[in-house]
Amino acid sequence: MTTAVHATNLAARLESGAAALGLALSDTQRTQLLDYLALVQKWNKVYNLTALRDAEEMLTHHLLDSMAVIAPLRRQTQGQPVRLLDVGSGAGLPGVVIAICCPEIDVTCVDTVAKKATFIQQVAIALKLPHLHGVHARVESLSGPFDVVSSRAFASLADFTAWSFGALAAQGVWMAMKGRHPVDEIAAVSPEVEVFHVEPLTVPGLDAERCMVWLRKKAAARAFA
Ligand SMILES: C[S@@+](CC[C@H](N)C(=O)[O-])C[C@H]1O[C@@H](n2cnc3c(N)ncnc32)[C@H](O)[C@@H]1O
Repeated sequence: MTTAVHATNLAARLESGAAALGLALSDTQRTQLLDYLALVQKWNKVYNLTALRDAEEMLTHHLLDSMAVIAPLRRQTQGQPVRLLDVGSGAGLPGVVIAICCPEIDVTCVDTVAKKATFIQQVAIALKLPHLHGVHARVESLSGPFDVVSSRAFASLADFTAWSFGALAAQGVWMAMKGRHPVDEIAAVSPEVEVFHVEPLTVPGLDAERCMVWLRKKAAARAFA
């Protein structure tokens, strides 16, 4: 059960985590992030959304971990209104967190498991996020075009980019959240795809290696996209 003291701790840790990541969140966004955490906890009992059960752990391993991509993503999109597809989103990570922190980004979370897509639709209604969508499908069936295609704990870089190739706009970018710099995975991506940046990420309170791999279609592939 979430007690008042517990809720205050979570709010304080979210606040200091956001500050460490250089994110200026409004009161509404902070409330939405904590409400999202509460929804994941509540629905986890019936929907089995994540292996983590403890709210404090979810805050660090899921919320702050996903919030670590916000500043790099904003640098990439330059704050423009773009369409983002989060592939294999599960409970909505990082898709829901992006939708909360970046209201200018239209976020579609796709998952092959119907109850996970339904959960995202419920989150969009409960948290009043009209630019957040849950889609029940295999990513291979989507055509987009999306400006950014993200994933976290999803698949190898080769499979992620191959399966979502048709959904990414010709000038779009893939954003893959990874642990350690995935040298072998990078070597295995298709010749039509290029890695243009690997960015180390620091997650407040998490003593683990994290990085984000940015990829795009090579010029020849873009011409036929
Ligand atoms: C390990 S979970 C990761 C969930 C979330 N991104 C996270 O970081 O917690 C991978 C998710 O990918 C979904 N998935 C697997 N293959 C897929 C496909 N081809 N298209 C869309 N979703 C897929 C699974 O149902 C699962 O929810």
